[in-house]
Amino acid sequence: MFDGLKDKLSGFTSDVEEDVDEEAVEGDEDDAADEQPVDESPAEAEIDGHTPEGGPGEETVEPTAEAVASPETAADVDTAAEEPPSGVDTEDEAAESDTPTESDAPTVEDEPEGGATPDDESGGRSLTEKAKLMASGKTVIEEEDLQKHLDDLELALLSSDVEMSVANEILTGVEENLTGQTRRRLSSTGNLVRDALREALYDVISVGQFDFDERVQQADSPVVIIFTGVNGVGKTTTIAKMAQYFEDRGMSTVLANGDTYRAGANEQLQKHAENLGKKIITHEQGSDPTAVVYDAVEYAKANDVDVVLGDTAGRLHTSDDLMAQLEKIDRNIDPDMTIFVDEAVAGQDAVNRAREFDDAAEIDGAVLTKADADPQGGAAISVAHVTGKPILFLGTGQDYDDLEPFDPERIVDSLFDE
Ligand SMILES: Nc1nc2c(ncn2[C@@H]2O[C@H](COP(=O)(O)OP(=O)(O)OP(=O)(O)O)[C@@H](O)[C@H]2O)c(=O)[nH]1
Repeated sequence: MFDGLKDKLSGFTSDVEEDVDEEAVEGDEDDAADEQPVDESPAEAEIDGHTPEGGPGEETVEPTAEAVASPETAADVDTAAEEPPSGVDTEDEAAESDTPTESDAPTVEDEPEGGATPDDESGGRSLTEKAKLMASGKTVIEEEDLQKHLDDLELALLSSDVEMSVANEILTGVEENLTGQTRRRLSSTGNLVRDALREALYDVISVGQFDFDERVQQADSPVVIIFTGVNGVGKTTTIAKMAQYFEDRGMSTVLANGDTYRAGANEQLQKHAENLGKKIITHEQGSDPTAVVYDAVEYAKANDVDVVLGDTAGRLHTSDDLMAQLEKIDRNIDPDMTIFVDEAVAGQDAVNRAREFDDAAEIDGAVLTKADADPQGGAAISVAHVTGKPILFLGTGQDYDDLEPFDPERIVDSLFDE
């Protein structure tokens, strides 16, 4: 599931890491050339941004060439070191922080031949110590380098069918998450980039999330759920899967075939109802879908059934007639939820249809079917952000139990599985 997208995201993080890696190597070479056993003179202290009187609490690391080129000041660097970004392992940070620690302190063996000794009586580091820290992999992700990678990331997202505005939102998120925290040890840069991307993705796909089970529990019985979406995307199968889902949670269901437009729709839902041992309410082709759902609600009330699952005609969403039907169901039945169903594999088309269905007859959430057959993940990434309504479930196969609650955190994690 979403393997193509996963590869592209991993390409982004490794490209950024690689860039940083190269810079660190360059930094090492510069540092080695520069490493002279000298006492800290006032001039050098100035470059460092600190006076020799500076206490340990004000200590920082001498800027690398990159840091000097960077718009960030030494003070910014200190701040970044003191305030780890969210999502970055604080233990790692503590271990890798710029803040002096005992383990950072050089041992006698670490001193270069004829080298300087800690020369700062006030407790600061010598230049040699600072050079060692730099050589150990302190580095900078330059904004202009990042921009190049963000352009690549944008292409990767768009080619995975992520909607344009959603891709932009992700890029802005990544940039914001990395800006101001550009100075890290190399060993943690990979995590930093991954976390920045992970967080930006999470922000767009978790839009509007609510607890589906809780909402069902809180609604008056029978809970009425109406399913909308175009033909052939797996809507009928999803209704059957939902019946199984409720069965697994000890709740009874009745199915209502509100798709009175299409020949064969009754038989199709009937087959699922038989397979699952569920009651189905149908009317003849061409009759009023609201009447079918109404009858199903009456049946549920009379027979103590917990949930009514209503199919609707999957004609083109631009059809006024279809929208009129949905409005009529809304007016007369006032369903507890209207769920839009489309197939993940439809990518941008699914995203556009979700937006249009939501505009025409407000949805509460979406189910994306055939996620098992979708390498791109664009619809899964985009639908919630575009509609402001959450993806509630993913269809992950043709069996009745191939329905997974959509867990944004798990989805994002799976995109970064090693
Ligand atoms: N791989 C896979 N196939 C699915 C999934 N959901 C549905 N399908 C298949 O998609 C095909 C179409 O599903 P239907 O439920 O008939 O689609 P529909 O939206 O009801 O179509 P209409 O009845 O024409 O409106 C069927 O062969 C289903 O088995 C899924 O999550 N994964």
